[in-house]
Amino acid sequence: EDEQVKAALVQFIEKLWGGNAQRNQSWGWNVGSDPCNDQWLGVTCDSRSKTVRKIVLNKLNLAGTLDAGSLCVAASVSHLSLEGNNIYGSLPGEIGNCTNLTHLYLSGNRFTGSLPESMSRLSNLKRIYVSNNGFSGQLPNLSRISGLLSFIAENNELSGAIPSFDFSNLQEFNVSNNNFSGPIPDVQGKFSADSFLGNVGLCGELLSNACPPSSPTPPAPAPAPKEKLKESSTDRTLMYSGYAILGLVVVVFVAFKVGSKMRSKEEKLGEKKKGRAVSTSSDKPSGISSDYKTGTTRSEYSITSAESGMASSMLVLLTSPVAKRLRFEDLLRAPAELLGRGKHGSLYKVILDDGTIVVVKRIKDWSISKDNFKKRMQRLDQVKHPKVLPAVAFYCSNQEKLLVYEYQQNGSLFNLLHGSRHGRPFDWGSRLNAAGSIAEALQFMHEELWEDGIAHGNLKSLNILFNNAMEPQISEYGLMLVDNEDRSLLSKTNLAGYVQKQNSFNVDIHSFGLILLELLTGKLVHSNGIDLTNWVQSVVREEWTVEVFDRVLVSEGASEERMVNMLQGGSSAGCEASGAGTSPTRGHREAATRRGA
Ligand SMILES: Nc1ncnc2c1ncn2[C@@H]1O[C@H](COP(=O)(O)OP(=O)(O)OP(=O)(O)O)[C@@H](O)[C@H]1O
Repeated sequence: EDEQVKAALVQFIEKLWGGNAQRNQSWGWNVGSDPCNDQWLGVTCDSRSKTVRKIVLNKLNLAGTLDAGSLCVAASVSHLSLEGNNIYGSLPGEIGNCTNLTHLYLSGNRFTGSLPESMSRLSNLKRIYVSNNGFSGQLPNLSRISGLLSFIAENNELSGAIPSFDFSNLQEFNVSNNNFSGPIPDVQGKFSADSFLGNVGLCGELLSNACPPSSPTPPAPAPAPKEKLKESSTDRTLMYSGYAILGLVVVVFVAFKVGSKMRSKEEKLGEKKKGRAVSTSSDKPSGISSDYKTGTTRSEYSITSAESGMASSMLVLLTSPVAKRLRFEDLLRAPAELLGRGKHGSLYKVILDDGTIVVVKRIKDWSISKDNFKKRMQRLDQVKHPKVLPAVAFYCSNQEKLLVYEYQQNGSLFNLLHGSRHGRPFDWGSRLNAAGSIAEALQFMHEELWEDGIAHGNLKSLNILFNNAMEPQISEYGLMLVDNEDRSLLSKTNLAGYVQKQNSFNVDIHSFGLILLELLTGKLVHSNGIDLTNWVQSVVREEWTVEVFDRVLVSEGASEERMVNMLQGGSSAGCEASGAGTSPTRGHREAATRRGA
């Protein structure tokens, strides 16, 4: 390399070292040697031109700043990787001078400030990884980079609208856990909601969260060409007659349509009177949300007309004091809004006539008999814990299984952890309280329902809701049998001698462990193909334990010792689940939940 480049690179590394310049002299980076011939640590050179091509300095405890001005003097650098360090400060605008850069990996540092607009000039960029930093502000217009394959930026503070990247070209994309807002651009079916979760301001079909209709701005009237102003009166007469004829055609067409609609309604009524059962579409409930939005007050669940007469008697009211006189017709009539379409069904928010707000969970594909479903719900109703949200009512027919719960307006643990961070911070004390409450409630339910073999089956932060007093409540207890995915999870973790009943309880404990890890790290359980447990384990193995904790907790001054204890609880809950073997005793299970708490 030429002298000027060497001097610039030495300056670059010294800035990265921060205060550790002396300690790192063994890396070989000094002006008296050559990066290519003397193999500076982390440097790869082009074998022909003998110029620096790659700089890879991952996980080396670099705790300084990035001097892009010096770096880019080495114009040949195409690959910069500084992941998993402690680099702080901004990514300087001079990065735009590294015009040969194709790969930029900066994830897992303490960068702040915005991503500079000059990045949009880096037209050779293929992969950008900037996740797990404190980057904020709007994104530069990276959509100008036509060959971009990856943009990974989760867990930052980035905001504003998501620019329309060339999604047809992108292979990887993740902006979850930021503060982005506005509509999700058309991802051309290539990415799922996971890539966008944790941005409360975002809306769009992917998140089952319709965007507010944008007020259409009326097109500005085109300036009238001079000749038009001089239209003759004959022209005007012709024009008005045209409009009149067109109007007449429209009126006749509408009258015809209305007439035929009324006729078909009368025919349908006639058929009904004759007692013929007519099935409504089983997809009908999705219409509820649009009814809600257009202000229509009628909504329909998919029951056959043969059942509809009996529907009221088939809605079983439980002992909850909420909506004591609820009838199935009330649910049908009330305006409803689709809150989510999950793996196990859809959830609607329904406002009843008396103003009570409930949610209706419409369970999908659960091959449980009507009788067993009824028994299960009634048994669950007998087991009450203040931190477990009871169902208000249920409905069960051959076509439908519906559960009614009271609406909890303070949202879920998932929202608190991964939603906008503008609101009240979710501090260490509140997180400990949530962890303790969940452990206590889960232990109680497991003890009470052990004989019946009813575990939660789907415990996750989305199912921990906060009531008016901001106390956590486990919701949807016992609504799911452990599904195949979870079973394979257990067999992967060497669970010998499969016993379904015990497994269901073990899956809950494993899920509880994951919630503890989520509380500690503030990170999503699955993000961009990375599993939270594996990530935590790998960071702890590298003895970087403090790196796993949510930055909010660290800056709040939460006790590191207590966080480490809880981390061990979280990991051991997962291990208890997988290592419990063929026959976990009740004591065994209690120990697991207590240790977690
Ligand atoms: N009783 C409730 N009050 C308020 N919000 C609720 C209530 N129950 C669920 N929610 C919220 O509604 C959203 C959708 O819930 P839903 O149960 O459909 O999601 P899910 O748990 O991902 O689904 P699934 O269990 O089918 O995978 C979630 O954000 C959840 O936190």
